[in-house]
Amino acid sequence: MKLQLALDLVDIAGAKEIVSEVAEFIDVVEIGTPIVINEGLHAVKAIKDAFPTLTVLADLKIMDAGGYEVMKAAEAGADIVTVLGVSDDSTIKGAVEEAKKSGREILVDLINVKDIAGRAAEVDALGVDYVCVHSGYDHQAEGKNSFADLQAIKGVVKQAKTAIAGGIKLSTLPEVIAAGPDLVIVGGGITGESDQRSAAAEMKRLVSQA
Ligand SMILES: O=C([C@H](O)CO)[C@H](O)[C@H](O)COP(=O)(O)O
Repeated sequence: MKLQLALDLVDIAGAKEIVSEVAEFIDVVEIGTPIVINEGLHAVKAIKDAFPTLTVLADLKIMDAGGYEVMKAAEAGADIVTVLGVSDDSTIKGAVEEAKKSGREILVDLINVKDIAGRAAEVDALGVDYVCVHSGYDHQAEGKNSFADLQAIKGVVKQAKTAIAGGIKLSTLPEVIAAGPDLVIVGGGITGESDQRSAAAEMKRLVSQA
């Protein structure tokens, strides 16, 4: 089981500062959608250049033109690129095909998908590398989480790795770990802590034991 740090509400300088603090405890660093909106793919390049041994995920949440957008993210140095599960199969196929050319990976984010298990099985069959359940900020504000969704996809995803994101904190991590995802994605549960290093270290300890 691996730990991904999601960086959302910082700029490039702030992202570098946090990663410097916690790099030894994380497996993947995510350049979150808000950073990409504010800074563009330069943010992906800046973090990959600064931390070349870390796996970098670009959270582009691609919805169309999968092949082209994955190509641009890969050029910037992304190792993993996100595509939305609600997009058309052709978009996901294009993304997978492009990623394979350069040894990159595709994570399909099932945010806002209604038939979670059904779509998880479909995107798994399209050859994606990760299938991720995700309660976004707006759902988190309504008190929702994706723990049940994780159980649902664990039963149907046969090829891909499974991932979960959305509001995971140290207090809820044991419940997440018990469901057995391959990748746990944490943003505010680390970045929102006064001692980010300790939070990341403790999360890494729990995730590594699983
Ligand atoms: O993808 C995310 C969200 O949609 C904003 O772009 C976050 O990176 C993801 O939810 C993880 O962050 P936390 O919910 O703060 O753990």
